[in-house]
Amino acid sequence: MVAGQRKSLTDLGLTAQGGRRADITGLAVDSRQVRDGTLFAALPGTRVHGAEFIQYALRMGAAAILTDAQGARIAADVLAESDAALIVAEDPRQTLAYTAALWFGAQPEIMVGVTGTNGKTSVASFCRQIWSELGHHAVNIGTTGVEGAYEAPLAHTTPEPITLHRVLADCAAAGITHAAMEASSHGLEQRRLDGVRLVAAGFSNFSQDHLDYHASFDAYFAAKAGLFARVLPEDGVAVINIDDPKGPAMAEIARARGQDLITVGRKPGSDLHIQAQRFAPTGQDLRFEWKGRAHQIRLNLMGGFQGENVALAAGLVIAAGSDPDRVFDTLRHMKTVRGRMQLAATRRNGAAVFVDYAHTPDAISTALSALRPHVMGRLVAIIGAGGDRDTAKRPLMGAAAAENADLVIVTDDNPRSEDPAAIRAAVMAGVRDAGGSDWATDVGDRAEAILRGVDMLGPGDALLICGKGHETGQIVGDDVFPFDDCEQASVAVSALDGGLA
Ligand SMILES: CC(=O)N[C@H]1[C@@H](OP(=O)(O)OP(=O)(O)OC[C@H]2O[C@@H](n3ccc(=O)[nH]c3=O)[C@H](O)[C@@H]2O)O[C@H](CO)[C@@H](O)[C@@H]1O[C@H](C)C(=O)N[C@@H](C)C(=O)N[C@H](CCC(=O)O)C(=O)O
Ligand SMILES: Nc1ncnc2c1ncn2[C@@H]1O[C@H](COP(=O)(O)OP(=O)(O)OP(=O)(O)O)[C@@H](O)[C@H]1O
Ligand SMILES: N[C@H](CCC[C@H](N)C(=O)O)C(=O)O
Ligand SMILES: [Mg+2]
Repeated sequence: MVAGQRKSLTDLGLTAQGGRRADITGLAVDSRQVRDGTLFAALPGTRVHGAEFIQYALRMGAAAILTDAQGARIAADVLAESDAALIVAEDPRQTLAYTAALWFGAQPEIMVGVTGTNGKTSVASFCRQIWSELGHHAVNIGTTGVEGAYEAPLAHTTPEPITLHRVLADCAAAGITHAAMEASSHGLEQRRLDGVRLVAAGFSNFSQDHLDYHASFDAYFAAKAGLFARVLPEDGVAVINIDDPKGPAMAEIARARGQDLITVGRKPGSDLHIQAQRFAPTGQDLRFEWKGRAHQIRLNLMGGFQGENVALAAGLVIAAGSDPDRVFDTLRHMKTVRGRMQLAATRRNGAAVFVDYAHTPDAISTALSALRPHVMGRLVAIIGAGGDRDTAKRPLMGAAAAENADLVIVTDDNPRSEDPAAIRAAVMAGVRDAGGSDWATDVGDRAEAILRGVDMLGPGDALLICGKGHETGQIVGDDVFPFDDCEQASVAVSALDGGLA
């Protein structure tokens, strides 16, 4: 919070009904955080309308209420008896985003956003790493928190606007000039980043996820498309993975807005073209072409898709104004994002254990097939699906593992309020339908699953532990038990190889 700050509604770009004025001392989206002088945004929710809490907010001293027509109706009686200012907006979440931007003021000068089902965290991190290599004070903002020249934890991939703009203002105050942020579909749908000033935006790919929240595939796509259709201004640059089946549609949306377009892909004719890729046990060699000029780069990253993520990041940094030759020159320094195709441990016989955040059907098949060319022997996969999340993806995740690994272990991954055995059974059903039941095992305890997976590894084999990536806890019911896949992989290797890993 900007301590002691006061702003009028006019300063915040707001007009109250009946021209009422108010001196605002802070913003809150949750009535329990309202203090004297707060503007309370009473938003329509998935469980309840925030307007149900207006009465409480007024009692706590709210000076203004921002809501929609429905909210104003719900709280009509209490509002009639209050002298708080009432702002009724058609889209109160968007209005809140603009208000938060004006309340907190400063943002890093150069900001880019990235959306897509998979790869957002990786692309945002690579953008930050490139900028840092170029000597800029840079951060990435998303699932792994705020990372780089300024660090802070975050609870969400795309924080709600009040937190987001507080973080952006803190970054700017700390001298951060460049920021790359993830735009989650929830964040876009809820207009969380509508007040962010982007110079460029990227699209990585589109596949199944979050159908528990979005009504349909089309609604999920429309949410993501909002980054180009609404958030990125007309003079921004859209950087699109044109090889994704949804790439051309996204490019069309950007073109229709008059945005400049940079296409990235493996097909000749893309502006940033991945011409060749060769895999080695510890990384890959890549040949990029940008505006007719070739750049040969050694990447110390596993997986073909990391090449695509690096290309998208390079495209975004170029779109944001950096010199292309210098950008390509930094790529050999890129380091993997925590929990993304990360080498966690190596057995004495040379077999490698990787940890990856793949938690969607597409990510599981991508991660496994990406690892395959680096591996001489068998590929073992450990997978599990989260509780209280999209149930439809569970069998598809099982099938993806069965189709792309030689051995599969199904285990728990944050069962939350659900019965863990039932989640595993749903995943296992997918493994079975894909013909993998003979070589799949169900091991509920994740530590034991990892121990068993590591024990299976002979020389030249590799294990991919999917689902938790950088996470450090196992969520069971309301409890979070400390759990770190990388740490467990090391423990397992030490236990089996006598601590000589
Ligand atoms: C599903 C979802 O996105 N929910 C968001 C939504 O809450 P909601 O619609 O469920 O809220 P609700 O419980 O119905 O309550 C309605 C309103 O009443 C308010 N309220 C509620 C109780 C009270 O006592 N007083 C009060 O004022 C709430 O703050 C809310 O504004 O609106 C809230 C306020 O803006 C958000 O904080 C909340 O995000 C929650 C915390 C969340 O967990 N979101 C996750 C799913 C999310 O956004 N994830 C994405 C990434 C996903 C991915 O890519 O994997 C992310 O960007 O992190
Ligand atoms: N370009 C890509 N194409 C397909 N799969 C990818 C790609 N990049 C990453 N993945 C897979 O998705 C997983 C998550 O990667 P990352 O964290 O970068 O994505 P994200 O979009 O930020 O995910 P989230 O929505 O959970 O925040 C990785 O562990 C990997 O398995
Ligand atoms: N942001 C994603 C992460 C899922 C990670 C996986 N470990 C799980 O718990 O399903 C979600 O909350 O749906
Ligand atoms: Mg992410």
